[in-house]
Amino acid sequence: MIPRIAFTPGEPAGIGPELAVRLANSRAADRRRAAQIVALSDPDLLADTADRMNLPLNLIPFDPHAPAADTPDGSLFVQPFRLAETAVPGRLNVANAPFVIDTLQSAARGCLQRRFDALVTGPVHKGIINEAGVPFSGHTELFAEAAGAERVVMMLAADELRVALATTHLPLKDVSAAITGERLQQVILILHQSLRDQFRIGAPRIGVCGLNPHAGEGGHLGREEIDVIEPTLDRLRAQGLHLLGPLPADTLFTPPQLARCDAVLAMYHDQGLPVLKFKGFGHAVNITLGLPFIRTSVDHGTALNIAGRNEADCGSLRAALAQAVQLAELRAL
Ligand SMILES: NC(=O)c1ccc[n+]([C@@H]2O[C@H](COP(=O)([O-])OP(=O)(O)OC[C@H]3O[C@@H](n4cnc5c(N)ncnc54)[C@H](O)[C@@H]3O)[C@@H](O)[C@H]2O)c1
Ligand SMILES: N[C@H](C(=O)O)[C@H](O)COP(=O)(O)O
Repeated sequence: MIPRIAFTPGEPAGIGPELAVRLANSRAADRRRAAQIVALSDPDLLADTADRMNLPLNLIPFDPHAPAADTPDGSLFVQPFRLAETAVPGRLNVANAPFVIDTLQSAARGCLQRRFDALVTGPVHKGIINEAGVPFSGHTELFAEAAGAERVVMMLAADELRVALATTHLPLKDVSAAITGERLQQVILILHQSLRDQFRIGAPRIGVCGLNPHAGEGGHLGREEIDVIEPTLDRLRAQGLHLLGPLPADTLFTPPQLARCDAVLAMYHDQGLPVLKFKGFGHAVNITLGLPFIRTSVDHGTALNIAGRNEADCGSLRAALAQAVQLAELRAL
């Protein structure tokens, strides 16, 4: 089986177009598995970027009716979209935000309709999309909505560390109210099922962080652990899940405790992701669990400060592609 992978390079003024060109030119070095990589992008943007980088890029029109074919070195298949205005590296342009959203929506539809076996996303700029009048908090939430999924889970993985989030792109002041028993139960069940079925971990062990410092210190530093987290974990333990915690996050993220877990569930974005990125920035992968299709992504943002300088590292994109291919192959077994 040759998996068909939709690839959205993301914000056109960021490093995404350079990463696309690098990805096309790193296929041989990766000793990779076969995959048909289909970039949903503006062919002129990709060709101009390749010229600027002085790298070859052969763009092959994607034919969804033809049998899946491996991607030759120096090439990408392309499903064309048109930018509203020429992109300038490092300079956001609100006029091009609809282009970004169109590529994401089309990729999601293609996955839902099984034209693609998986989706790999490059970085988007959340701010410029909102400035264009499109409410947008992240790919994760957009794909959940496109798929009609009530709940999905963001998990980032680097080496043997996996960190999932109970809440994603939420202002910190709203986090406590969002940590409900219902949400926690849904998140933990999705995480458990994905670790078992997608990552083939027989009896997954999940370490759960508390919300408050010292996991609430017995109620003296907050009550969410006593009122919400512990009762939810007890209910799920009664169903046979292996759950550790709630432990203080600064205890759970230490080597002896991590050795007892296959994944850590953090209560909010900046409780979990700084640890993960300290360990693995540059080769970590963001995976959306609970969608009806496979979606992986890079661990970094649009890096506007280096866009156009030919300095962007494509390690995380390569890792995201490898992970998507592996998950697609496993699903096909
Ligand atoms: N996957 C995504 O779509 C994604 C992920 C994170 C952040 N973002 C968005 O990106 C925008 C900018 O975010 P930020 O500035 O906080 O983070 P960033 O990851 O864009 O940049 C942080 C630092 O890391 C560097 N960097 C990032 N990726 C790099 C790469 N591949 N190679 C070399 N250096 C790299 C940047 O130059 C910068 O110094 C925000 O709008 C944010 O929401 C998107
Ligand atoms: N939270 C992610 C990170 O910090 O890497 C990032 O914003 C991307 O999230 P989406 O895949 O939902 O856009």
